[in-house]
Amino acid sequence: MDAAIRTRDLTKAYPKVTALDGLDLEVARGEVFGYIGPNGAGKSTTIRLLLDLLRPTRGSAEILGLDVRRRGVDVRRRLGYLAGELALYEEATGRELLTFLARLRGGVGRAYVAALADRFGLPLERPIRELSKGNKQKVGLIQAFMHRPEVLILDEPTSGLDPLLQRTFHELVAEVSRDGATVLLSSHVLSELEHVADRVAMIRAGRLLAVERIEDLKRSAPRKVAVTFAAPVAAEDFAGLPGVSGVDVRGPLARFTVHGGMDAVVKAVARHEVVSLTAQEPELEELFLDRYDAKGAQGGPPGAAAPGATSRERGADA
Ligand SMILES: Nc1ncnc2c1ncn2[C@@H]1O[C@H](COP(=O)(O)OP(=O)(O)OP(=O)(O)O)[C@@H](O)[C@H]1O
Repeated sequence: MDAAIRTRDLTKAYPKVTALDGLDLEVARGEVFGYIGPNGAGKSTTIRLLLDLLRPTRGSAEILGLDVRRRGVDVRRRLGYLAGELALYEEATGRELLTFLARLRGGVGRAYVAALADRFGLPLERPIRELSKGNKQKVGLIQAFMHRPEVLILDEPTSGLDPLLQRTFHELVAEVSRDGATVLLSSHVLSELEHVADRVAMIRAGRLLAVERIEDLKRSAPRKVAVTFAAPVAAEDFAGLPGVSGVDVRGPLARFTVHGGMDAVVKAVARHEVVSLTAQEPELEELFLDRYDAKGAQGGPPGAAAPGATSRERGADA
């Protein structure tokens, strides 16, 4: 794989907790890659290690083929970064801060900054200290995108944004990805990544559980089907079909769950007169949580096992 981001055995251990435990990850160039996990899973730790803001206990990370520790300066030039806990210079206005950062970085078009601010509806002339959380987040996003970086690393990018602005953000991600940029974005909610990411990595208690294509997840997810027929049907009409389970027939109403392709089901249904049919979209969130529970129960890394060991892990740091 022509990787934009690659980690090998990347590990960060604190005295009481292994925040990240032997992470091997590859993100392809041009890919939009989601990184999900519950509070305290190790997402921010991974991102800080990639940014060389933290020193790994062992292992290494490369961005665009450059070791992040030895070639940090070269990496940063080609990178856009949004921190999970945004710290902005509060006294400046949005315009002043963005202009300052643009000068530091070089190669930033004023028109592009203005266009981004306009798109997100950011009031550029107000001091940052007067801005709402969402508006501060917009400043953070704009500074990450404004130099058209080859790689974007965004920690909880939609935090504080309303649904409309989340969509604006997703559109922007899709655009830069079409132009060849690689985007890694973390979240603790899958639904947020569903419409924007190509693949998603799941992490829990510092360990990588799985990397999946969103499409494959959707395809493999069970669908709940409910059909109302014009006349009563028999459970046997559906019970033996490939991938069908949980058949429940009451008179003309049939419900069941389908794993995999729907072809056999559609053909069996079509033998009767159909009044209505619904096939509930798979709940990806549930699917992921099932896997978390299954794998999490097998034991996490020492000192990082049960969610809730610290207030951070309980998500009490909101
Ligand atoms: N400086 C530190 N010293 C000790 N433990 C730390 C330190 N920083 C993070 N941790 C612990 O490492 C684990 C991973 O934290 P991290 O911030 O990477 O999680 P996260 O997935 O980003 O969570 P959230 O969604 O809550 O931001 C947590 O158990 C956290 O308490």
